[in-house]
Amino acid sequence: MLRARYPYLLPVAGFSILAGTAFVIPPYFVYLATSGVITAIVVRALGVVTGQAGLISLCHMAFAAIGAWVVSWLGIYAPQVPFIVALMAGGGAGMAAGIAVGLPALRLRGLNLAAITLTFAVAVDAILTTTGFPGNELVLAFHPQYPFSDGRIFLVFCMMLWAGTVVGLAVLSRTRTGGSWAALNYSERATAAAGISVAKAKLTAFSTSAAIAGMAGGLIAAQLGVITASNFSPLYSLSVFALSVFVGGRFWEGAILAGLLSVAVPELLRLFGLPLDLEALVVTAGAVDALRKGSSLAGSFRRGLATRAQKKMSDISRPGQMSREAANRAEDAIAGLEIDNAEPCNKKTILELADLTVRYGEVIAVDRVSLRLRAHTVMGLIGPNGAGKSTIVDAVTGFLPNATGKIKLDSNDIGDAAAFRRAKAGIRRTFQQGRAIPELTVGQYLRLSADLSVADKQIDSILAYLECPPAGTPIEHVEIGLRRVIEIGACLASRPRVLLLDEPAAGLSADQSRRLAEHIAKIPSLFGCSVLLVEHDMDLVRFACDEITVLNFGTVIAVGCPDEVLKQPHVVEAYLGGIS
Ligand SMILES: Nc1ncnc2c1ncn2[C@@H]1O[C@H](COP(=O)(O)OP(=O)(O)OP(=O)(O)O)[C@@H](O)[C@H]1O
Repeated sequence: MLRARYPYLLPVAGFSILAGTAFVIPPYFVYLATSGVITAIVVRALGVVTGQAGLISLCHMAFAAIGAWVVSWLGIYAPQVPFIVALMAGGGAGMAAGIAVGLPALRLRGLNLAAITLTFAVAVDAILTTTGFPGNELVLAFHPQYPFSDGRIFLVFCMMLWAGTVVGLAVLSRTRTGGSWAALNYSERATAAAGISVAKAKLTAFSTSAAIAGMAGGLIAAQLGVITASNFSPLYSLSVFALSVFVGGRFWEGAILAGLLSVAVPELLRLFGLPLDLEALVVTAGAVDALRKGSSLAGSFRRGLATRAQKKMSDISRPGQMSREAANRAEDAIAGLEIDNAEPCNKKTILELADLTVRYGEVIAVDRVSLRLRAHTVMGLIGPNGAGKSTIVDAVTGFLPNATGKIKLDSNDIGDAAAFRRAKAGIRRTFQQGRAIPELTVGQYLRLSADLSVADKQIDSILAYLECPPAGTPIEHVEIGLRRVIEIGACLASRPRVLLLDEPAAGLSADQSRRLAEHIAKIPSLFGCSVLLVEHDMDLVRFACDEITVLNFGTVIAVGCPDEVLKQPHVVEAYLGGIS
């Protein structure tokens, strides 16, 4: 009861008790606790890149080193600069380095990105080993001004920064920027299709993370007084990466565990007279185990809690999709949205393809295809497997830069625009393999895709219309078929001009598929956009489409209204295998 009324009471009380212990524990423990908290900050920062955005960074201690250099330089040569300002400058320097490293990451992933970031760590180490840190040449130690010179107060300050980092990142994770990291982690193609710049998502992840690491480096400089390159060596970057993978640096509890392990394991090894190098072995074994299981310690812990909560919920009421009655009511609500859905009397062409051609080496997947999608219509794009339907969707949405021919939206040639720009211009799509981001709730996912201020009411109306689960449902709890309908909702939330649906009924029951057909048929009148529908379910196509285009071997073999076209002998022969 108390917890529900004052949700911040428990964390604030816990933090205050922990901060209070800083004033009663022996000085050596104060030192250890400070080291642990700083490690927790670095690991949480790294969790943004590795955990949230799904990228690799093997140079986070280099970002910390750059921050430490700036803070110690200001502390020694400009002591009048307040320590907090110096820390912010250290964070800024880390951020600049993060952007510099993030730029090559725009085109790289996996092993190549690992190599680039490790090379950066080695380069920074080589420079700092040669030049040293400020004050090294004069054997000057850096001491921050009072009150930060008091170890106990400094520990509390570090704890406050840790709490600020956790809260700040939690808030950021709920914004479009944080959502773009989750999208990036899940699929670069889905990120671009949602109108999000993949480059921006990568750069914001690297720069945010590096800024926090740079600030943490400043804390290390203030704690140690005298620092050398060995405090930030590439090996240290590697071990922080392994630690983050092991514990789950993207989660606050994972980062706390990292801080605890980083001080407790060496202390225990020392106690038992064992070599300190064993720490690296323990962390590496943990990281390998986490990679094998596909889940970190904190990740497994959270999954366990979520499964228990889900079980409890389904005992009370099974979460599912909304009712058909709700869908009917939602139509009225959508009609109340400010959407320009007035049907143009001449049904002008909204999307035009002229001589679109796509080759994969020797294979001509799409061969000089021309078609016109008129405003306020649903056009089916059908054909046998391998006919080139998905290739056309990929080409129109900007995922095939080698496509030739013209692609025009509202008479404007968009053939050279990047995928995310086409999405922003109003061309939205779903994928044959579902791309709804499991880490988000249904509502967060719609909001991320919308890229405009969408009221909760609008999100709820769209979800109700498509008979999807309510906005608060985590996508990972939604069955696979319905996730694909949620993707349609996300596209509609962005108020597209053209919606391309690639086999949206795959994974749905016959009843769900029939209802989806009804919903798709009404999309033009309710949302004011046109639909290009790729589908093998002929009942759905017949019901939802105003006209269809039939492809075979990459070329158009028929265009017209469904009942007429599906009767044509060459269409039956090519595609339907005798079923008409
Ligand atoms: N990445 C690729 N590399 C080489 N060939 C490809 C690639 N993607 C598609 N193709 C080929 O291009 C042709 C068209 O494929 P596409 O996936 O567009 O067909 P489709 O009509 O969507 O089929 P389906 O109904 O099975 O999804 C096929 O011959 C396919 O093998």
